[in-house]
Amino acid sequence: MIPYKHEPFTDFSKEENKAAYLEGLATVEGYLGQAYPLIIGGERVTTEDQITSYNPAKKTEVIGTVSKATKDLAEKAMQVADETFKMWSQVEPEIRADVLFKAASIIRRRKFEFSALLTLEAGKPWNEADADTAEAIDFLEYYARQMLRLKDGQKVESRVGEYNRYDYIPLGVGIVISPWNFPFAIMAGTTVAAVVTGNTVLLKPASTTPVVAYKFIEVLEEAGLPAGVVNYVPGSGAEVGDYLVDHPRTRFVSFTGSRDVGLRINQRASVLNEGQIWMKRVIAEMGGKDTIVVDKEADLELAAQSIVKSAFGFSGQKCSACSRAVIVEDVYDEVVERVAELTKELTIGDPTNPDNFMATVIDEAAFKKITSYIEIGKTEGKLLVGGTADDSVGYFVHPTVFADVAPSARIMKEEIFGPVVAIAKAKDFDEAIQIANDTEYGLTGAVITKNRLNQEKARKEFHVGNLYFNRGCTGAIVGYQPFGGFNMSGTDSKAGGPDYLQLHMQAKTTSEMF
Ligand SMILES: NC(=O)c1ccc[n+]([C@@H]2O[C@H](COP(=O)([O-])OP(=O)(O)OC[C@H]3O[C@@H](n4cnc5c(N)ncnc54)[C@H](O)[C@@H]3O)[C@@H](O)[C@H]2O)c1
Ligand SMILES: N[C@@H](CCC=O)C(=O)O
Repeated sequence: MIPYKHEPFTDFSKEENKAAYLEGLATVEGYLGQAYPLIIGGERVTTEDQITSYNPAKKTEVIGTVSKATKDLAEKAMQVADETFKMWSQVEPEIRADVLFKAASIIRRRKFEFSALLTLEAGKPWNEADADTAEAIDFLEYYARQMLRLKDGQKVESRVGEYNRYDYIPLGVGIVISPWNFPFAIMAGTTVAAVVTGNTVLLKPASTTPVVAYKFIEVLEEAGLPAGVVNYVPGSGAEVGDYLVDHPRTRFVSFTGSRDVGLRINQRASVLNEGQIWMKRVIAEMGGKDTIVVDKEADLELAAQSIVKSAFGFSGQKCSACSRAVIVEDVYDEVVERVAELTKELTIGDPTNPDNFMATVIDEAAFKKITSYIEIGKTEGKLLVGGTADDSVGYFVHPTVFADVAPSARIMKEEIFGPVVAIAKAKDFDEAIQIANDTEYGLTGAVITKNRLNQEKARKEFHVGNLYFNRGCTGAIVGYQPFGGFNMSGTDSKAGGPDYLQLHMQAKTTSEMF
């Protein structure tokens, strides 16, 4: 087995890659509008009630319709997953890992098709879609190798006449609930982490991006995953989500999404239901209010570039996005001016056109939420760029910069999840770190500085799960920058890290005398 290395990003300046992407788009356009069933124990189940997935950049274009699980179907899927666990939990870890390796190579072969689907279903510009697909491949490759590392447990000591072992065994049925903003990588990563560790899964993808999840289940089937190990049950969060989270046979929930839904799941999962004989585990990766701090001794061009790219990449719809910049007063005006200039240069439009840096936000609800925050921002800061939006064809919100915002302002505190950045001034570096920490979240952050002592101070005092120096605050890579945050950003599970798989297993000690 070759050592793990992350999947390279595609160079779209090369004509052959451009052509491959266009071919991917043509493939996806060939299957737009199809209907997708639920998958329970390998069986295709079609329901009358359907979820419709639309293209956010052409809001009437249907990507596909997907059957919608009811409580009865969710119950059926739970029974199948529970039964299948008896078999899958006994399958050798090497065989489970092989399914992931094979799935990775199938996706690699269909890489441009998957990225094109992300462009159409989630509104991802080419490079963002390519990164999402690459990350899905990375999760498969990385977790397969991690499982092979953990398959014989960890070394413990034994005394003379004694043989002690410390092994990991799977937990049971896991409910995987995924978000729409990394509809491939996070959906696939959270699913396969549960699967490779010997658990069975009920996957409830986000309702705005269910088609890519269906296509992924087909890949797992092609890779040899037995029926019933992953069951595809899209549905209403409130109805099916609550039912499955509450279910006494649910052993764990792996959730990625907003703070409020994460807290609700955590609370409900803590309730003991009739027939339940365990405490459910909850892995919850939630929102962020992420900050780039700019010191006075810093590469100011790098600072401005980092702010703009981290704030507006994929329209700011990343939990890691830079939604706040805190700049030390000595260099404040210069950096703010450059951020405004760079933002004005950004190109916005349909994501199928590779010349567009930015496209839409995901749907009407997001459009309304973000534009209402822009109105709030107008009362809280100085609007430098943007502040406009257009939903006549798709959900376009223009990149928006507010300067001179007070640290206590709502746009400095609340997750907007759109292309809006608030900039605040700090009198010195210490105050900048203080402002950055003044949030209930703690996901990502970046510091742009040439001052080594300030950098080390931030390393200790900037309280975020992923802290970056002299770069932007998005774009963690599986196996290189394990990802997850503190406080209201979740349980800090560190997806793509060396401890992640253990969250899906329990350790068993055996001690034999001879
Ligand atoms: N920390 C991370 O790693 C990370 C990664 C991506 C996104 N996010 C966060 O996700 C949010 C954006 O994603 P979103 O809008 O899809 O989040 P969301 O919380 O609205 O939805 C996430 C998932 O939860 C489901 N859901 C909704 N209500 C539910 C309920 N009552 N029970 C069970 N499931 C329910 C949704 O259908 C969806 O599948 C942002 O806050 C972002 O910061 C965090
Ligand atoms: N892991 C991604 C963010 C995932 C959440 O949206 C990043 O590092 O930018």
